[in-house]
Amino acid sequence: MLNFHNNYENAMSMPASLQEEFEAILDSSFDGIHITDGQGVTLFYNKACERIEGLNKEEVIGVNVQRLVDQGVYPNSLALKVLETKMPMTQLQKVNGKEIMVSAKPIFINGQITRVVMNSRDITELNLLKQELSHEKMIKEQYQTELEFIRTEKMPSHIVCESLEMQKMMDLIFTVSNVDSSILIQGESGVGKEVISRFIHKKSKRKEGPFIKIDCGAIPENLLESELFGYEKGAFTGADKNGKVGLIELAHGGTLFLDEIGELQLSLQVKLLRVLQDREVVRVGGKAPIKVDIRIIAATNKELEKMIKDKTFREDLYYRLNVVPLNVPPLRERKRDIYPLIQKVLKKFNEKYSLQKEIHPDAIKLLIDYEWPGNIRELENVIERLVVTSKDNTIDLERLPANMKRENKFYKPDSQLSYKEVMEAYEREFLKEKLAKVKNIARMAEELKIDESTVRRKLKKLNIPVKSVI
Ligand SMILES: Nc1ncnc2c1ncn2[C@@H]1O[C@H](COP(=O)(O)OP(=O)(O)OP(=O)(O)O)[C@@H](O)[C@H]1O
Repeated sequence: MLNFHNNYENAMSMPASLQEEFEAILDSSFDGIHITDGQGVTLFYNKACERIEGLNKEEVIGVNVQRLVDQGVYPNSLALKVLETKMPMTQLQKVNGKEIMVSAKPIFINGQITRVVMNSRDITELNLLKQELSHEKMIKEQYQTELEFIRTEKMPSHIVCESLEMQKMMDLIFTVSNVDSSILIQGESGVGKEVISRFIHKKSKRKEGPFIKIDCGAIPENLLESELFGYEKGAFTGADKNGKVGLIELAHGGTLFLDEIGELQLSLQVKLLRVLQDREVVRVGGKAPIKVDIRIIAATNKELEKMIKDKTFREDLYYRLNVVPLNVPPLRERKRDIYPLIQKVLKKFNEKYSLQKEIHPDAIKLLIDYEWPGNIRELENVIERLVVTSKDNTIDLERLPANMKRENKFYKPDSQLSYKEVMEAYEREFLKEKLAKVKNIARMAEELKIDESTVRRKLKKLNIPVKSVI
C-alpha cells in the first residue's frame, strides 16, 4: 500500500486525502484491480483481488509477480507478458481453484511502461450459469424434438387435424386410446365421428381385435335386437336353425362402435345398459349369459341431453356411455382444416379419375368461407362433382354450386359488375382483412407465400391504405 502511495504520490502529486478516497473507490470495485510498476512489482491490490485470488494485500504488495509465479501462486503472470510484449492482453487463468478472466494494460510515460493495470473477474459462477443454461437449452431442444417426433409419428396421415380444435381433440384421443373407458362422440353429421372411432381402435391395445360397427339407425327395429344380441336355435320362426352370434359377441376382444346411438329404441337401450354393466350378453331365446370383453364407442349427431329430457333416451345409459365425451367441432369452426382437406380430397379424386384438376385460388377462398352444413362429407361430394364435371383443368369460381356463390357477398349473379370487378372487390376485401389482422407487410407476404413487393404493389393498386402498418 505504501509503495502505491509513494509511487502514486510521486507520479501524480496527489494530496493524501484524495489518495485515500481514490483507493477507497478502487477497493469498492466488484472486479479485481491489480497494479504493478514497470518491473512487475505490485503497487496496488484491491479487496476484490483478495476475494477472487484468496491472497492478502500484505502477501502481494511490494512483491514482484515473478516471485508469485515461482512460488506457484499464479500459473503465469499476465503483467510480465504485458511488460514483455508492451501490448494489452486478456487471458483466462485458474487461480485459487477459480476461473478468472484477466485483462492487463500497460501505461506508458515517455515511451516507458511505468504501470501495468490488471482487471480480473471471477467467471466461475458465470460459467456455471452458462453450463446450466446450455443444459436447460439442450433439454428443451430434446423435448421439442421428441414432441415433434410424437406429433408426426402419432398424427394419422389420413386424418386432417391442422386446426387447434382438432389438435386438442387428437391429444385427448391419444390419452384415452389405451384405456377401456366408454367414449361418446358427439358432433354434426359428416364431421368424422366414425373416422375418429376407427382411429381410437387402431391406437388401442385392442387393435388386433375386431372393430364392429353397428348403425343403430340403419337396421330395422325388429331385426336390431337379434343382430345385436344374436339368438339361440329355434328362437323364433324364420330364425337360422343353428342360431346366430350377435354383433356384440362378435366384437369380443375388440371395439364395438354404436353409430347413431340416439336412434336406439328404449327397450334395446335397457338391454344395452345391462351389457355395459355386466359385460355379458344373453342371446334372444337363450338363458345363459355369455361374457364379452369389449370397448364401446358410441356416436350421435342428436342432442342426447335433450332426448333425456324428452324421455326418449335413458339417462343411466347416457352416463354409462359418456365416460369420455368427445365433441367433434363442425368444419365451420375449424377453418384451418378446410384447405388441407380440399387438397387431400382433390388429390384423391384426381387419382381416382386419372385427372389433373386444380382449383383456382378465388374458388378456394369461397370454399373456405362456406359454412359447410354437411361438413366433410359435403366437402368431399362437392369436390368430386367439380372434378368430374368441369371441362377445364382449373376449376374456377363460376363452377361452384349456386348456393355457395349466393352466400358469398361479392357474387351477385344479377349484378352489373364484370368478372374483373368482382375479383378486384374480392381481392381488396381479402387483402384488407389480412392486413388488418397481421399488421405487417413482410409477415403478410410470408403467410400468403408471395413477394413483399407484390403485396405492396397490390395494396397500392387496390387503394388499400397502409398507414400504421410496419
Ligand atoms: N379429419 C378428417 N380428415 C380427413 N377426412 C375426414 C376427416 N373426418 C372425416 N373425414 C371424411 O369425411 C367423411 C365423413 O366422415 P365420418 O363418416 O367419419 O363422419 P360421421 O361424423 O361419422 O358422419 P355421420 O354422422 O353421418 O355418421 C368420410 O369420408 C371421412 O373419410
